[in-house]
Amino acid sequence: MKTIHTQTNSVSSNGMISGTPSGMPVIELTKLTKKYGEHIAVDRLDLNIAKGEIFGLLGPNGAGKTTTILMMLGLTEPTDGQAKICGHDPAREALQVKRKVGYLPDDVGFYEDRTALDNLVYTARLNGLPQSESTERAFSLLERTGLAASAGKKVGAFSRGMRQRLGLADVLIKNPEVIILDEPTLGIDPEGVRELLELISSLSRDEGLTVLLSSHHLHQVQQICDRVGLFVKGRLIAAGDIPSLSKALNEDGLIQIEVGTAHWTDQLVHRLSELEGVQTISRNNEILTVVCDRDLTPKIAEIVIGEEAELTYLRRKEYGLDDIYHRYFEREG
Ligand SMILES: Nc1ncnc2c1ncn2[C@@H]1O[C@H](COP(=O)(O)OP(=O)(O)OP(=O)(O)O)[C@@H](O)[C@H]1O
Repeated sequence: MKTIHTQTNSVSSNGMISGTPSGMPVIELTKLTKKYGEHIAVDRLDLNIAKGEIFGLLGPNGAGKTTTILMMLGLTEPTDGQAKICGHDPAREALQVKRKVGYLPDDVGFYEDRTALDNLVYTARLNGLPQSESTERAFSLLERTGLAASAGKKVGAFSRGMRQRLGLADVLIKNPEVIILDEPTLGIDPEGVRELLELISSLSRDEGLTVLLSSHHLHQVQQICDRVGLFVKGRLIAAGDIPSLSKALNEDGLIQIEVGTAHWTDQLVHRLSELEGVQTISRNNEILTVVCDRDLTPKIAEIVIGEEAELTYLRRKEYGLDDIYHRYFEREG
């Protein structure tokens, strides 16, 4: 995961992590709400994202991710609350927002029978860049996105991964401060995903770009996002970096310690179960999981070694994004 640079996390009494960035927010959503008739698609969403952050918006189908993005882009009006993007209200200053925000939908429309270069130059011209600068910028972005060798190829012949990289170049041509990516890795092979994520990450790192990424792919999001927000039924049920979200899940105070040895004996398991603070012990092949109400790692190690069992590993379990996602959803009922 990328180093987190500009945020503080606080856990409130209900275990919700606010994850408020300490830098000046580039994206500020305040009680943002969208109703379709009686249906509340986005419910009083409060979220700040700082300059240079990569924020992952995670949630199942119908959670309200796209509706939130559309409100941020000024493409649909909030029923209540407010969005501020780079200081502008998209509901009233859509043009100013459009200048500063690049949006990459899950499938970008290009002129299929024109080359990658032509497509980019066309977008640059639409954004008011003069011809010479448009060509120069298009070439430089093709280089940056690893497509220089395909500049003269027709986009119709591009693979899905190449199209998404060209999509990124297309979004970047107007030099945005924020980019919003909706499922950018959908349908791309693993190597392509790795390259695309690395590119997004380096753009944020090198150019201070703020990135909002909507996705279902937990592992990918975990790799590059500074913070994630878990969205369900229009509500942000938690937001923060992975360690903070993981810590908040441990609010019951229970800790899981995994112990691996090649030779488990009943005597060893019995001695561990007698340690003060151990709640349960379960065994899966060579791995024993000890659930305890305090960190018993040193004592467990001492007992295993004392019993002359060969200790292969000992680890206090941290939750990954997958566990976090499912546990938060469970908690929400
Ligand atoms: N134009 C619309 N009219 C009525 N209801 C809508 C409209 N757009 C979205 N909705 C509803 O609002 C809710 C949120 O939809 P949204 O598309 O924002 O979810 P999502 O998280 O982006 O889902 P997905 O991952 O499937 O894209 C859903 O229940 C959806 O049916």
